[in-house]
Amino acid sequence: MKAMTFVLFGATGDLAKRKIFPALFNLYVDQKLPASYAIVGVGRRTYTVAEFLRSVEQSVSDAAQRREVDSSCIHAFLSTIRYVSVDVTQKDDYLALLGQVIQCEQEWNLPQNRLFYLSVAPEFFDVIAGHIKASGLCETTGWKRLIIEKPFGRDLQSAEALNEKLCASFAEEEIYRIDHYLGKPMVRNLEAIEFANPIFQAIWNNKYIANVQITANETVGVEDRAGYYDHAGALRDMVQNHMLQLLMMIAMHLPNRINAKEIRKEKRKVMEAVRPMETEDVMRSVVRGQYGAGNLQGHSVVSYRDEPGVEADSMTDTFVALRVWIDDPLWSGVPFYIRTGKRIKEKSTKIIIEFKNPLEGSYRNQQTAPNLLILNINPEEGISLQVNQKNAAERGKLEPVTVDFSTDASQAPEAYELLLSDAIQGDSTYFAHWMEVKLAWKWVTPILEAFAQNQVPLHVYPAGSYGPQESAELLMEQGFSWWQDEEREREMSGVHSR
Ligand SMILES: NC(=O)C1=CN([C@@H]2O[C@H](COP(=O)(O)OP(=O)(O)OC[C@H]3O[C@@H](n4cnc5c(N)ncnc54)[C@H](OP(=O)(O)O)[C@@H]3O)[C@@H](O)[C@H]2O)C=CC1
Ligand SMILES: O=C1O[C@H](COP(=O)(O)O)[C@@H](O)[C@H](O)[C@H]1O
Repeated sequence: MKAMTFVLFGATGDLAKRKIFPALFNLYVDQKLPASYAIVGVGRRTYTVAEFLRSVEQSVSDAAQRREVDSSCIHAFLSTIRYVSVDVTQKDDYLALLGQVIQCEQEWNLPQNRLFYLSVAPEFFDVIAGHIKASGLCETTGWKRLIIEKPFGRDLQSAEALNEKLCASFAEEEIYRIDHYLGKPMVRNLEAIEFANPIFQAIWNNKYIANVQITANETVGVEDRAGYYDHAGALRDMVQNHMLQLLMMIAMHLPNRINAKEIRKEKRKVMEAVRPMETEDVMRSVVRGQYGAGNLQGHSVVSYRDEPGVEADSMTDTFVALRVWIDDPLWSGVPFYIRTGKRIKEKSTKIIIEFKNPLEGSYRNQQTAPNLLILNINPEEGISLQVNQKNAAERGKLEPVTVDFSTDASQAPEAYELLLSDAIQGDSTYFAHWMEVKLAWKWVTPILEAFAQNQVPLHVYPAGSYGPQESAELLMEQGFSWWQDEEREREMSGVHSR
C-alpha cells in the first residue's frame, strides 16, 4: 500500500463523525492503512487542531472500546491528523490547504499521493473539484483520487453536468463514487456466490430461474431528513442507486476475469439490457406508495405527511415496487421484482431467487415447494437454500426446509471500512462507474416523469405493513408472490409449510 495524504472535506460533519473516522480508526487498528500517511481534516468552522482532535477522539471512542485498544493507540492515530479551516467556495482558502498538505508530505516524507474525500453537501462536489485543480492540489508527482458521496445528481441532466465538471479535474479511473450498498459484505459476496460456485453458475439463467425478488425494506421513516427526502423520494434515494446496483450485481454475466474493469463492464451490460419503460409500462409495472399512520413494533407512528418538515400534501414516494425485464438471452422471460420502502414491518435487505419447479404436481399427490436461494444482506448476513424433504414424523409428508449459512454480521467490517480500504489501494470494483450511474438515471427518467405528472397512483399503506397491496399484485400477475412476506405470515400463524 502506497504512503499517501488523505484529505477529508466535511471532516466536522455527521458522516465523518459517525462513519468515516471510525472506519479510518478501525483500519488503523487492523494495520490496513499505509505504513506512513497523513489525514488532513477540512471544515468550515475555525477549530484549532486540538479542538478538532477532541471531536475525532469522541467519534472513535466507541470503536476503541469495542476493539479494546488503549489510549496510546488512539493517540497514535490522532497524531497523524491535522485540521484546516476552509470555506470551500473561496478559492484563496485552498492555498492554506495546499500548504498544509505539502507540510504533511514533508514532515512524514510522503510521496505526493493524494486522496480527496468529498463528504459535503452535493452542491459543493463540482465546486471543490474545480478548486482542487485550480489551486494546484491536483498537480502531484504521485497519484490523485477523488471519493465522492451520494447523491450523484438528482436526474440525468444534473448527473451529466456534475460528471462533466468532475472530469475537468479528475479522470474517470480516479473518481470513486460511493454507493454504500457496494460496501456491504454480502453484496460483495454476490459475485463469489455466482461465479465461484459451478453449481450455481450452471443454473444462473432463464432455464432454471423463475423470478428474482430484490427487497430493501426499512422500519425507519423519514427521520430528520425531510428537507432532502421530500424532494427526492424512494425512487431517487434508493432505486436509482442501491437497488439498481443490486440488480446489476445479481444479473451480470460471468466476467472474462474477476477484476474491476471486467466486472464493471458486465454490470454496465445489464443496465444496457434492462428494458426501457414507456409511460404505459410505468403504469403497469411500477407501484408508488407513501406511508400512512400505523403501528410499528409496538409503537404508534405518524403518517409521512405528518412528519416534521414534510409538506401536508406531499406526493413523495416512500415506497416503490417495480417489475423489471432484462432483454438478453440469459434473462429473457425472467421478471426481476424490486421493492423498497420506509416504515415497513421489519428491516430487511435480501435477494430471493425462485427456481422453476418442473416437478410440481409430479410427486404422487403431494405438492413440492420451489427451491429458493435466499441471499440475506441486512440485518442478517448469509445464504439459505430452500429444499423439499420428507417429514418422518408426519408420515413422510413433503415439506420445505431451509439449509442456512449465516455469518456473524457484528464481526464483519463496516461498509465504509471496506470502501475506504479499496480506494486507498486503488481498487474501484465496488464503486459506481459513471456509465452505471448514467444508465441508471436514464432508465428511471420515465418513472420520475410519470411520478411528477401524477400518472401513477400514490397508494397510502399503513406504517408497519409490507407496503401497498398493489405491490403483491404486481407479482400475482405472473403467478408469484413476495416470498419473504409469505414466510413471515406463516411464522406468525405457526404454520411452517405451504
Ligand atoms: N450523514 C449521513 O448519514 C450520510 C451522508 N451522506 C452524504 O455525505 C455528505 C455529507 O453529509 P453530512 O456529513 O451528513 O453533512 P453535514 O451537514 O453534517 O456536514 C457538512 C460538512 O460540510 C462542511 N461545510 C459546509 N459548508 C461548507 C463550506 N462552505 N466550506 C467548508 N466546509 C463546509 C461542514 O463544515 P462545518 O461543520 O465546519 O460547517 C461539515 O463538515 C453529503 O453528500 C451526504 O449526502 C451519505 C450517506 C449518509
Ligand atoms: O442511502 C440510503 O440508505 C439508507 C438505507 O441504508 P441501509 O444500509 O440501512 O439499508 C436509507 O435509509 C436512506 O434513506 C438512503 O439515503
